[in-house]
Amino acid sequence: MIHVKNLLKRYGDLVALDHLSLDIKEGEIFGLLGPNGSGKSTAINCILSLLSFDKGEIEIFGKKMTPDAYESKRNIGIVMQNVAVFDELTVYENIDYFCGLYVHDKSERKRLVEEAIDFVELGNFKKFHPKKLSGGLLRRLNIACGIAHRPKLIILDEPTVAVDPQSRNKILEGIARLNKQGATIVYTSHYMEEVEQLCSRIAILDKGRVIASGTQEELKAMITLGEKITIEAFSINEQELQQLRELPGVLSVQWIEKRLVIKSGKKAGSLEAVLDFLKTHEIGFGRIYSELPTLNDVFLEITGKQLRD
Ligand SMILES: Nc1ncnc2c1ncn2[C@@H]1O[C@H](COP(=O)(O)OP(=O)(O)OP(=O)(O)O)[C@@H](O)[C@H]1O
Repeated sequence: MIHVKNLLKRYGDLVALDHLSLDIKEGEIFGLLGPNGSGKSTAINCILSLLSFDKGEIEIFGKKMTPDAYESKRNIGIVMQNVAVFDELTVYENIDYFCGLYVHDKSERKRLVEEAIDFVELGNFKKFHPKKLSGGLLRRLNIACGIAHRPKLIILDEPTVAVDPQSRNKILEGIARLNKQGATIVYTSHYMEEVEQLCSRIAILDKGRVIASGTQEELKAMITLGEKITIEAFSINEQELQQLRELPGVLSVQWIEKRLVIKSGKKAGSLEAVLDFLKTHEIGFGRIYSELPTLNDVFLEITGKQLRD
């Protein structure tokens, strides 16, 4: 669906995209995950020919993408980070306007607009003007405007920023449904939870470069971390901490605010050894929980930084 090779984009001296390459296949929900400023919007805008770039190749639907590739554009739905609707038009009129850019048959358009309204559940707000909508409803209107013409490829740039949890869930469910109905989705976000929930394949971006890509399982298999164990312990001395660090499979041990945070490697089975150690050394403890690696752990291990700092 999308082929990007060695994309280089500079804003003056700043390299925003540093030889970025991506291949997005038909039918997938592809996540572009990266912290603020990592180049997600720049990548999307270059892919859509809304921004010029310095070097590289971009193909969509197997054809070179250019500003006048109208046939390709007809089959693309875009939902931008900033809500882009007309304040003068009602909810219905806005969706009708954007759908009308691609669909000229009136009765066909009416059906598509109604479907889009049902899809984002704005049926009770058809006659509202955008200024009267809450942030979450406005985002849903923005999405309806981008998808009403039933595009094969839908690109959403951080569509849930500043949205309440209920609307966010509705948006994520809606995107999954669009994909089930056949659309290929490209979804950018700096929320790893969303990308984990939604995307079948993911590229992690940092400083304009793809630092890792693959399915969640593939990404998590790239790092050494297998398990993070947190134990609410009453007290522990430096010597005991050191002994814990020397247990087989343990990668690191931190003692933070009466919590032991133990990171261990894959298939290390460290939990049992740690519990044995605490019992033998008569170290009292309360709650214990174990977590599998997240995409933030992948980002942290590769870049040394948190995804959201
Ligand atoms: N028009 C511009 N002129 C100069 N620098 C820009 C411009 N647009 C973006 N940048 C810079 O390019 C880099 C990439 O920005 P971009 O907006 O693509 O990142 P992003 O991952 O989409 O971030 P965010 O999540 O905050 O939208 C950042 O350092 C940003 O400050």
